[in-house]
Amino acid sequence: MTRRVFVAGHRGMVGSAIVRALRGKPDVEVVTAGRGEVDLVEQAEVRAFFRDTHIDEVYVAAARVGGIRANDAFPASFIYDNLMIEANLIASANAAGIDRLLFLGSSCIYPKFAAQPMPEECLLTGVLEPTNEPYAIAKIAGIKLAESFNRQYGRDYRSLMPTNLYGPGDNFHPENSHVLPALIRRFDEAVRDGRDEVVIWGTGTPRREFLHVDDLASAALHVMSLPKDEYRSVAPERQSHLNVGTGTDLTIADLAHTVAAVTGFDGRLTFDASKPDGTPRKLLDVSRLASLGWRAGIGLPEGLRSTYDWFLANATTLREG
Ligand SMILES: NC(=O)C1=CN([C@@H]2O[C@H](COP(=O)(O)OP(=O)(O)OC[C@H]3O[C@@H](n4cnc5c(N)ncnc54)[C@H](OP(=O)(O)O)[C@@H]3O)[C@@H](O)[C@H]2O)C=CC1
Ligand SMILES: C[C@H]1O[C@H](OP(=O)(O)OP(=O)(O)OC[C@H]2O[C@@H](n3cnc4c(=O)[nH]c(N)nc43)[C@H](O)[C@@H]2O)[C@@H](O)[C@@H](O)C1=O
Repeated sequence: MTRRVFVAGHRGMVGSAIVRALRGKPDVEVVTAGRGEVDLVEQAEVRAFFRDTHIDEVYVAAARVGGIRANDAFPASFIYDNLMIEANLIASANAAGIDRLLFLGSSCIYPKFAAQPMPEECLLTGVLEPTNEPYAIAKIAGIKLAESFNRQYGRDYRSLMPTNLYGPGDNFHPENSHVLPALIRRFDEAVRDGRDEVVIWGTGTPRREFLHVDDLASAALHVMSLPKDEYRSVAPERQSHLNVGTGTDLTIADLAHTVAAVTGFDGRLTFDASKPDGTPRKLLDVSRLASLGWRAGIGLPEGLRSTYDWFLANATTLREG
């Protein structure tokens, strides 16, 4: 029987990767609605959409997303939009009788100084990184919303916490994006302009883990394909989220040198320590998802190369979000 699967945020990097993965499934009919049709911050619009559209399953890939600067510059938008989007989607799915939903959070939900690698159970054990605390609080609320609807209404809502993502469809804005797309753009422009110096924000010492978005999409579909008992065996009722990442990280300085090599930049790298470093390290413990039979398949060198190729092919029509 065909399942009608609603991918919220289908024009984003993650949503479009999930749509690509679902389109290969013969028993799935993908349902989408752009911001012009349903503004997910508006409760009445979301309620009406779920009331009028037959949906069997939901992927919550819509969110207000950005890098360290955007999070710090627009805290009200990051907490408000994300709380509203996830609350509207989860409550409306429940009201429409939908049993299956996947919520996407982020590795920034964990304490700033958590032991590494960070297991799922370190949630709510310490203070958060100040640059993204509002976003992290909203994402923690999303996990607890899903858990609470499971407990009160017997739903099967699941949650994945991805590490830093990258890939086709990323936001390459010079200031508001995440580090990997920002550096691709900055190094590429330096090569084109014949400049011999590129400035990297912060000290270069923070460590980050990078997962290709097609791996994330594959993990999302894998998690949703598991029988409820199997999922719950590693993600119990009151700790129902699962980490997803590669299990390896590198320093921002090493990432910058790698991006320089991929883009053909052979000049000087300097570090602007007046810019925030953010969390010193956030490597995920991915053993729970591994025990359910999923591992990342796309290595950083390969993923970076193909993302740069995508950037070159799409440079004239990039999003400026
Ligand atoms: N990128 C990353 O490194 C990481 C992302 N994640 C999570 O993955 C998910 C997707 O992120 P990503 O794909 O990178 O983000 P994008 O910014 O690429 O995509 C977000 C999508 O959400 C949609 N959206 C936002 N607000 C609204 C609204 N009010 N109404 C309707 N649609 C809306 C956007 O629509 P429009 O196209 O109209 O703007 C866009 O399609 C998020 O939950 C994020 O927290 C987790 C960890 C890391
Ligand atoms: C996914 C994740 O993303 C954010 O957290 P973050 O990991 O700190 O994200 P980031 O990619 O922006 O930075 C990573 C590191 O890289 C350094 N850095 C160097 N040069 C540039 C640069 O040019 N741009 C950016 N953005 N960072 C740079 C930067 O100073 C920092 O040390 C949160 O939104 C959080 O909420 C979240 O979920």
